[in-house]
Amino acid sequence: MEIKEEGASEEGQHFLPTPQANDTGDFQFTSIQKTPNEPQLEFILACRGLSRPARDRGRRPREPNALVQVSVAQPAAPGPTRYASTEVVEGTRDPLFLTGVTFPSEYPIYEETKIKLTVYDVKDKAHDTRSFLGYASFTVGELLRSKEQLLALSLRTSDGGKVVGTIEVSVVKMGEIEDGEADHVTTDVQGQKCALVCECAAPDGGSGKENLPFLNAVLKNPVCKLYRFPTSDNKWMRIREQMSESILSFHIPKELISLHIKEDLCRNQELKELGELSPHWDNLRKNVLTHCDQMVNMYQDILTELSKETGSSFKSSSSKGEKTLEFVPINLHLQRMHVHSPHLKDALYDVITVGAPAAHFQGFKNGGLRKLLHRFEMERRNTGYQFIYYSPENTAKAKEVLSNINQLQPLIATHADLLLNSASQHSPDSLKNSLKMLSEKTELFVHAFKDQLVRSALLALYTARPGGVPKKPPSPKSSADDSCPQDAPPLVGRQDSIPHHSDYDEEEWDRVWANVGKSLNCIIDMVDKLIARDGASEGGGGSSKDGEKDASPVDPITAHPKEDWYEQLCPLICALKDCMGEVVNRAKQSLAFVLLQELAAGLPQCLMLTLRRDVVFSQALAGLVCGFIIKLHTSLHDPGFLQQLHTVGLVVQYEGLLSTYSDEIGMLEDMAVGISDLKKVAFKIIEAKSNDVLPVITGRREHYVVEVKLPARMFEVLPPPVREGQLLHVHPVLFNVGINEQQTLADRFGDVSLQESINQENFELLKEYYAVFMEKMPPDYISHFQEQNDLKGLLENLHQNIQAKKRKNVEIMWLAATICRKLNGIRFTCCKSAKDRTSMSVTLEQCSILRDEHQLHKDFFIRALDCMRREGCRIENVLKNVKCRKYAFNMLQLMAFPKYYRPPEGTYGKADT
Ligand SMILES: O=P(O)(O)O[C@H]1[C@H](O)[C@@H](O)[C@H](O)[C@H](O)[C@@H]1OP(=O)(O)O
Repeated sequence: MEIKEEGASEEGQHFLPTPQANDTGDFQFTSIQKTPNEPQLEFILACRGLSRPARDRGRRPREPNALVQVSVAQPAAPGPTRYASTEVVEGTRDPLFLTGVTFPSEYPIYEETKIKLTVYDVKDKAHDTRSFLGYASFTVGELLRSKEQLLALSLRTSDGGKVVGTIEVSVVKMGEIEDGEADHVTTDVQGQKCALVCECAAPDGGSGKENLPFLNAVLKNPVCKLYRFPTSDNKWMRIREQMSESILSFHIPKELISLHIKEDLCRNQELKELGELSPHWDNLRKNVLTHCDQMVNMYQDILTELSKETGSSFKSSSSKGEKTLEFVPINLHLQRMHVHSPHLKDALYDVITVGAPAAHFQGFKNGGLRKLLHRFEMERRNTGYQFIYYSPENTAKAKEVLSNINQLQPLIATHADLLLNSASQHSPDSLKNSLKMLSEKTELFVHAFKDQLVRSALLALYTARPGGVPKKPPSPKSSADDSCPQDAPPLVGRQDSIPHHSDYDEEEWDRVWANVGKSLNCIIDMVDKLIARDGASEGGGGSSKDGEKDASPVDPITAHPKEDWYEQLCPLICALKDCMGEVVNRAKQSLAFVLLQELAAGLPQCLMLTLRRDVVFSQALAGLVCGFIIKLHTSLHDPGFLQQLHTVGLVVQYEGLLSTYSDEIGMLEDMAVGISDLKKVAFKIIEAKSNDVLPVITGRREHYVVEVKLPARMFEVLPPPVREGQLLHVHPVLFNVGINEQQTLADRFGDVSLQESINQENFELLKEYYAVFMEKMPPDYISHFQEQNDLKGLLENLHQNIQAKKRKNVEIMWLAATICRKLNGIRFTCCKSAKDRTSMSVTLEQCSILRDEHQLHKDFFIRALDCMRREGCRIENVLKNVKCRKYAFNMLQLMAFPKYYRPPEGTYGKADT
């Protein structure tokens, strides 16, 4: 029988657990014993004595090119579902397959579950033309109960008559020592001889397995693959590849959009509360508010739409242009390789794969953020006399001061009330403590306004009021008046305080502002006096330990009647609050006016640019939070890592594969800004108080804090500064090397300067991080790193490669990734969709790691690469994105790719992306 399975025939078939597989109706089935969070069952396959395929007319008989297809039939479910497939082993009757089968812990599998193995002979790999050879089947229970958990089954023809060979199924136990166990089958595939010895070291106890349930709350729909590859000393290493989606793909964008809405509503309110403006400015404000309100409505609509996507954890590459999903990262996954090799500790290698953060809905006709922001700034500088130009730093400063005010004012009010509370309880200790807190916060408050920007903005606002003309020169500075505000001239009333034309007095602000400090000083003086007098009266009058008065006589000279502290302090606290209110009112208005100018001068582009930046940032942040949480969970037991986390922060390295040609230039420009904006993010680890472990974001556009929750038992192992809420920083770096045919065009006829400058700038950032790392990490930690890895040499090598300006210099990516791994950082790989080029790159990275760190037999490097690309997680990634198991490359594209980025025959072709 010959089954012609051209590539497209597999469309729509998938290898993931299906809901149908889960559906066992009312029957009770026997669960199999398993370690929590470990795969439930893993086995490897080999065939012996396969019959030769029927001879083609005029051709010599040949040995089979065998492939095994694995199907699963659930008890009580209608028929078998295709689950996995091995690679093709060419030209042998005794094929030994490197690709195994694994059932992740979530997969419904029972002793009664039936597994069918169908062996095909593949005549033409490129077109996947295969013919049926034979099949065998068994139940999971039979396999588990078999001697040494190994079954040797006869392969029969479809009518069940003729035996066409044997298939061996043997259970794999990752992590169990199978010392000395040897399988003397030898492979004779394309001259690769290898004695198969299954021998594994004990698993790494510190791999943080107990953290997995927690991680599973974030990671979803894992796809697992298993391989065995020979090492250079002819032993087996076992590789488990896992690819998981994350619910953070949707959760982070929702959190972020809610924050943007809050921030923008607050700003709109501040603009409304700017007070009376001259007609020119009033019209501008109306216009700005109309646009800003529309923007908020749009964010609200997007949030509503996203909120409907409950439980979603994946946005496919084909949805990248959808408006309602534009904040969601494309095709975000954790790509994990778990290596279990003889004599070495188990090792995990994680890469987050995600589509380049970019604004696909807005498009790239005019370029991406890097260019657009620069152009916008240039234009704004030249808007002429109408507007005062505030640099991006100044507008950022205005937003920061506004945000500080909004946070500090209520805090100070609370501390002031606590002070009064302590006063009414007449408790000296509590009074002192409350005063300390109040002083600290008030000092921060006063400090927040020590900025020339507030002063100049006040003047600008004054000129924008009806009839506002600055009065020159300002009156000379009066000598410092340190007396309490009660003694000073009465403070100016709130609304009337807005300076009108001729009465603008530049020093008025200094006085209003200084009044806050003076009010605080008065409170401090008063508290000191009250405590001193109280001490004196207590000392004189004597008081017993429990506060009751002694019966001893009172000294009539030193003793005061017990004062009412509340009454003494209340007016001073009211004065402080009034002064603060006055400062807040003025400062808020002036800074809101800075924002009004920024908006008015650039409408509507500035709002579109903000949207674009928000969209790109949201995609980048979702990936980062996912990477951070995974890194934290897998490294929690490493004290060195924890120290690094809070002393120097983590490097986050992005590998970009975008070309500097056509639309991808714009994507790269977006991506570069999105990644650089991640510097504004800090992480804080808090103890989870409920089952809700999803991270929470606070802050505003210029500064975000992501709170990551850990359950108590994990939280306890953190170093004290981290437990106390120290902010943890990340250091993002991006290195891009275009590899496809578009890059060939850019290299020959276009412009590669964007890629060159990104790589150069980011090299400087990486170097800075390395310097801080060397300076701050303890010498023993560094020498351990140094000896093993010679980081300095790697950095120099990276620098030389960047300087060399060679075409498609993929060495840059390998070096940057290696440095990141050695620095214990978080790795990302991105192309437009994280589907095709990314898959080539991560599989190459995985196999290179196996070769360089785990002694993968050098003759098996290409086979391992082909196995992973043909049957591994990444082809499943393609399938889930475009419903077709083909990488979207054509021959022409492949010819342009660097050699090791080309997928194996039959795995690529036209796909409707
Ligand atoms: O995952 P990508 O490499 O960005 O996918 C590309 C692919 O490289 C290219 O050959 C193909 O023509 C498509 O443009 C793919 O991008 P899609 O975003 O359309 O999947």
